[in-house]
Amino acid sequence: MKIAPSILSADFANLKDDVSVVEKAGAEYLHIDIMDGHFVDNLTFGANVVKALRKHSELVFDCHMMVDEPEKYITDLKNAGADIVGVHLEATPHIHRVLSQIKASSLKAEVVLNPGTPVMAAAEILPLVDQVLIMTVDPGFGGQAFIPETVAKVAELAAYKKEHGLDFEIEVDGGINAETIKEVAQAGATVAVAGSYVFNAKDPAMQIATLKEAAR
Ligand SMILES: O=C(CO)[C@@H](O)[C@H](O)COP(=O)(O)O
Ligand SMILES: [Fe+2]
Repeated sequence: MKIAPSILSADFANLKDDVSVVEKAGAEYLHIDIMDGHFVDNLTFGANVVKALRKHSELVFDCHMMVDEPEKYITDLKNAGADIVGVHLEATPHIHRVLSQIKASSLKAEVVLNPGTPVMAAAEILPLVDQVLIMTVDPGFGGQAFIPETVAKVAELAAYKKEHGLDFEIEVDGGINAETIKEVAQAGATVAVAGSYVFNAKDPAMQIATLKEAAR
């Protein structure tokens, strides 16, 4: 299972160092939560921070956009050095167009589903995406409790992917720790985001090793 530490729980005054620690620890992705204070009740950062970190890291930059009108930010994210750009199904009436725009920018396209959104709401666009993010908490904040009912959604998506011969990563985000990662790994998730579990600990590298071991 790939591990994607979320910088939402990192030390914003020492981002470069925190990223370096998780990169050396063997994380595959860096998860970057972009929030606009409209789609969710929280504000973080945008393409400027992606650009600043790009100079210091070779990790796959996994940008989770929690914004209204996501189409406005794709070009800036591309120019800043993003690799994967995720758009919430709930954030646009034109999900096919936005995902196509991401792919046309030579970025990997991800669709994100809130806990209250059924997996099959994304069925029509699954052949288009490189990654599906199943939110395991309601988006907006780090440190929330994992919603157990989302495990069945991961399993449903994994079964649909197999049945239809589709090819995408299944990512989970929110409340991931050494216990919950076992449940989502078993259900078929291939990438796990972890924010507070990694960065709110004394030894983030050890936390990543523990997650990887638990997922096995
Ligand atoms: O997208 C989000 C929150 O909306 C996440 O990526 C959080 O950063 C996950 O934090 P933890 O639940 O792992 O603390
Ligand atoms: Fe996220």
